[in-house]
Amino acid sequence: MAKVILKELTKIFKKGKALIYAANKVSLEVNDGESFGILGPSGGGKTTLLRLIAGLEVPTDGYIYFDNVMVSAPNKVIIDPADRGIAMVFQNWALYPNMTIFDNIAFPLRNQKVPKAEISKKVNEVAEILNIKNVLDHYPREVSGGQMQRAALARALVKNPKLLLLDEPFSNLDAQIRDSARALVKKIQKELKLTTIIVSHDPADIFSIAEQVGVIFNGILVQKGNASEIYDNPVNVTVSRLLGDINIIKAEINNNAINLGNIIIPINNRKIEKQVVYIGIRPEDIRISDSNEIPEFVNVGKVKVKVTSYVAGIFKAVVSPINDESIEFDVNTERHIKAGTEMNLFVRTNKIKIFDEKGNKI
Ligand SMILES: Nc1ncnc2c1ncn2[C@@H]1O[C@H](COP(=O)(O)OP(=O)(O)OP(=O)(O)O)[C@@H](O)[C@H]1O
Repeated sequence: MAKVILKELTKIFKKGKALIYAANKVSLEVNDGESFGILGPSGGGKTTLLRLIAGLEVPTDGYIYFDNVMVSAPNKVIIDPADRGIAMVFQNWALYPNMTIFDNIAFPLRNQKVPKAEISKKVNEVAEILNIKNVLDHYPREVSGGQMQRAALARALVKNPKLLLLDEPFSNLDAQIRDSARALVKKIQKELKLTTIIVSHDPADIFSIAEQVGVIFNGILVQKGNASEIYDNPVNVTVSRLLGDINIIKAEINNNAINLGNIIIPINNRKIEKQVVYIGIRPEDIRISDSNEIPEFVNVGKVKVKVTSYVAGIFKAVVSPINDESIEFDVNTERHIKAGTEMNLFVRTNKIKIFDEKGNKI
């Protein structure tokens, strides 16, 4: 397995006269056996970064090391993709339809001219790990969707890669099998202690696979850290939104509290001067209730329910402070609540994110 180090890695593409920084001085380390997730919006530079690591793109500047070996340098791919010991899985996990599952998995080994007996041994080993030994003589059309993914993963793993690179691997799967595919990849990654880098725009992919996370925008790595650290402490409003649903509301800090009409949210021990800010509250950190107390939550005042809806099995409501309808919070509720109902608003005050007027974390 390999440790991967990127040092000030830069890739500039030319589009007419414009220069596009698809990677802009990206530095990071992925430890041996670790799973690292790169989250970013479309066009953020995720695929370019993976292609640089794979040796499929030449850096404009900066360096890549696998363990202590330099594999790419400015304008140079020192070690070819085929010699890097990597396996890549892309969005489409497609198998060759006219080959059996065995032949699909054996394909990369046959390409490497591995002796027949060894191919058979390796295919059987990896099929055992992935629990598809009983379908090795089947064709892809004769196996289930889940077995197909296992076979595709087996094909990636059969070469004993030092590094597994996953590019949006779950985005083309049905919602039903997406979760099991994520769980499978995580299990294999952990069991084999396989250094893995996954890129995706979907935080669910990243959080299910990665221990460490980097967030990339316009080729710049704007934040890195462990998954829960980043979720809880995003560096700015844009990152907070990329990581999941969040209420972002303009507010004023006054007397050590966030003031939103009649809603007063204490900011605990945080010392912030009187100023205009944006606050961020995730759906799991906000509730409405008839009662006066919810454990771990603080009652911050009365709100009026404006609209309710039912989306993907969850009741939702938009609520406003009773004296200011221009302010709105999205909250999840346990049941349908009639518009116009007044209720208490509760928040987990220690989970509130506070950003300055430019949207940067305070
Ligand atoms: N070969 C290329 N020539 C010119 N520009 C490119 C090339 N490859 C990528 N780009 C540009 O570099 C930027 C980053 O692209 P990249 O594909 O790495 O982003 P991404 O985060 O993977 O996006 P997506 O999720 O949409 O695939 C984009 O602006 C893209 O248009």
